[in-house]
Amino acid sequence: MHIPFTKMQGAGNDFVVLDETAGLFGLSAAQYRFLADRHFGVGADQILSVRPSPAAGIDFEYVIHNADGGEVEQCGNGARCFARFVRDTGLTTQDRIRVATKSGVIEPLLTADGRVTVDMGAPVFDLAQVPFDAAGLVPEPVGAWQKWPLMLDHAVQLAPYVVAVLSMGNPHAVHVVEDTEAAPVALLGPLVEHHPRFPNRVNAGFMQVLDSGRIRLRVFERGAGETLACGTGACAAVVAGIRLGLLERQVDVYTHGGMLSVAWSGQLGDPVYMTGPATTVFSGEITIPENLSA
Ligand SMILES: N[C@H](CCC[C@H](N)C(=O)O)C(=O)O
Repeated sequence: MHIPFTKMQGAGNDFVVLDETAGLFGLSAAQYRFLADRHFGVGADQILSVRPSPAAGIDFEYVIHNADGGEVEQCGNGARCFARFVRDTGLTTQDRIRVATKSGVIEPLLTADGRVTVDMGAPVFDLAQVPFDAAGLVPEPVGAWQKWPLMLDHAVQLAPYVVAVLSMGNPHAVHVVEDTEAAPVALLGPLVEHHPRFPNRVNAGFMQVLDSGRIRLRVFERGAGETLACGTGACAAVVAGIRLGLLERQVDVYTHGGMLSVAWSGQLGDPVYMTGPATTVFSGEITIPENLSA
């Protein structure tokens, strides 16, 4: 199959964007993995599909696959690139679009300074919806919320790995550290991602609080490994920090790929707003083998 694509990045989180508004390519998980492969394919953290509106009042459908080929509910950095793509390719003339995702409708807005602000919807704290299995665990109360102690299966476990658990449509486990650069992300990230208490796996965030308005963040992403930035991870970290009493309502999130600005009122049910860059890197065409092994 020979298809066109556009390579984009948002704060270094990189994507292959496919325009499927004139018809779906019908790609398999193996073919999504091929596109994401940094040696045999184009290379990306996620593959973003632009599809026709599924309903009145919605402009497009936004479908996301991780580099491992699995479809996921949400991608925040991708949402900004999605909006930039549909505007720049003329698929829309609007600056604000309504986009249907697997986890609900989000609203990216192209701003005058070239960045994109996305209404990412409200965070979800119901553990069953994350999903997170807390059976038998004793939470650590923090104000009106709590954190959860995880035992990670690695040689030396000096203390439980304590996380804040929530969903931005996709699952997040946020761990507060003294220094993100010293955090053993490569060692602990996979153990958290595959922890049995997260039946759908989880994105593992490592958050350092610089002050009440600034954090550093590294995220070992479900299905992609550590990325240079994670948009939903930035939203989850800020929401967790606000609920834990560590952060104010507007926070700058410093990632290896750039800075994202996140705002949340602190009121349950209110949406999270994330602002950041969205850049087109190049466009091209690629032949995808038909008979890739699963
Ligand atoms: N790895 C995530 C999807 C991509 C999220 C990230 N790239 C973002 O910007 O939100 C997951 O499996 O839920």
